[in-house]
Amino acid sequence: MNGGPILTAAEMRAAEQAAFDAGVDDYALMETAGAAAAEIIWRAGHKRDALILCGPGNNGGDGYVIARILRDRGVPVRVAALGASRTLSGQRARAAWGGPIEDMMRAAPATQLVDALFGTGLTRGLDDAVAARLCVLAGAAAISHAVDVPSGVDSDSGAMLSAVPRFGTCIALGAYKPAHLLQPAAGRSGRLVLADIGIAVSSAVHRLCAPILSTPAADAHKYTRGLVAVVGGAMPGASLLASIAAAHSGAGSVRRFAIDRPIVGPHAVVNRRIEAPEGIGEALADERIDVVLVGPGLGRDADGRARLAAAMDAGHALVLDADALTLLGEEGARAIPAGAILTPHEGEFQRLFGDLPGSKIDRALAAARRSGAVMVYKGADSVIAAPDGRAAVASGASPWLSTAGTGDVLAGLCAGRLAVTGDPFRAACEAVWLHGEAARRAGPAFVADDLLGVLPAAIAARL
Ligand SMILES: NC(=O)C1=CN([C@@H]2O[C@H](COP(=O)(O)OP(=O)(O)OC[C@H]3O[C@@H](n4cnc5c(N)ncnc54)[C@H](O)[C@@H]3O)[C@@H](O)[C@H]2O)[C@@H](O)CC1
Ligand SMILES: Nc1ncnc2c1ncn2[C@@H]1O[C@H](COP(=O)(O)OP(=O)(O)O)[C@@H](O)[C@H]1O
Ligand SMILES: [K+]
Repeated sequence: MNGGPILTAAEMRAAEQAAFDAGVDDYALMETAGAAAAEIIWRAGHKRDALILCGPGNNGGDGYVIARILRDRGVPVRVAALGASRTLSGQRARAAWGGPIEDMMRAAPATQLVDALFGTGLTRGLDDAVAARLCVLAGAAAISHAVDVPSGVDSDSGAMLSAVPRFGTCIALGAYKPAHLLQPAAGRSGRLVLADIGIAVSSAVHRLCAPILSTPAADAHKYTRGLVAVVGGAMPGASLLASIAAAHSGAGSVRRFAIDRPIVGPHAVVNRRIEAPEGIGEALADERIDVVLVGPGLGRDADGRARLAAAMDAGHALVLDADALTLLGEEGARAIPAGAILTPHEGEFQRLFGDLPGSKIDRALAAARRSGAVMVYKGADSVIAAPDGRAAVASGASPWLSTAGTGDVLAGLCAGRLAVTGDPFRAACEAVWLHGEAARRAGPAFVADDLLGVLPAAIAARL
């Protein structure tokens, strides 16, 4: 699940400080960072003319190192600065460049643009005129690179503090920062490359990566592979989508308890019509059930509320989605059993937890801690957070996922993977990855149903 640690600016500074304390020279670190970035820029642009924008801090220092290295390789390089260098390393790097330095506000565009204005030290938005000039210069370049983070984004939250152009590539130095993966900042870079700068970094917060799944054991049978019960309500579509996704997730069997009699869907999903909510408790009184999913198609009336209560009282591991989250939000803090997975989108999250401070990662972690449940805080960036402080951030999923019913598919995948693994954080990570991979395979303009057919191929790719 570990696709690389994600560090806040303070954590990154602490990691750099640890390297300095261990004897690494701070200018040597800047040389390493600049060289790593220059290599990536060189591979993309070769000898095309380049304009390097250098700010007053160490991000600007990286820029001067990049400029010198590219010039030494024969690239026609111009440097444009935003004021003087204010750090010792930055001043050294500027002196080592030794070439002319233009005023950024007057510099002409080039085929390649490198933004080394500000990195993790940005404390406020760029002045309007500077941000506008950055947008013009980046827009005029055929190839553009942001060094560490695009200038103008808040590294810790991914918020945009001023206008930020779209860059072809963002070169993350030493570790990912929240802004590389969280919206809206993540959407300002087409490609994200992590450059190794030789310092040790670690964090309980990671970028989500492809899971390693396993084939069922040779002696497996349907009950050893996990039994999922889906408690639906009056609206058939959502709980059907979730049930079929669970059935294609690797789980051994799926039962669906709802009010309708479905006329579509695979026969492998056992459907039982349960009209009175009292019947739900009885249907769930089966020790072989591993996971209960409740929420998709549940309804938000008294009937839905009664079904939710029965599902929560049954004593099985839980996945709570959609209407279940809305009902819980209305009720206030009804205890959520430990080991549950909650899959809120922004609106559901707000209703459940209110306005929590910090980045989306901070909010997901706080909600996980408060509820004792694994959080899958969905959106164009999805954060999976566990009560023990682990988190994984998924970014770059197909925007075609923003269509009705895809959340139901994800909830079914969470339930299925939880039934298979028995580990809520791992299951949530696997489910989010499979969901994104299914969307990638489904291509453009799919509907949620289309994800179901490509799930086996998405799983096959990770065996
Ligand atoms: N210690 C080092 O030598 C290393 C530094 N690195 C680079 O250093 C960056 C962080 O450097 P810094 O901490 O110097 O921070 P920045 O280079 O991001 O800039 C901070 C400076 O800009 C000023 N500032 C902040 N917002 C401003 C605004 N809106 N308008 C005008 N001035 C503003 C600050 O007061 C400070 O002087 C990283 O992003 C990375 O690029 C990395 O290369 C790793 C090694
Ligand atoms: N712009 C986007 N880019 C990538 N994924 C998205 C985007 N918008 C939504 N998603 C994903 O699609 C799913 C939508 O779920 P949800 O909002 O619950 O919809 P529904 O209730 O209609 O099923 C979530 O997994 C979410 O992360
Ligand atoms: K930058």
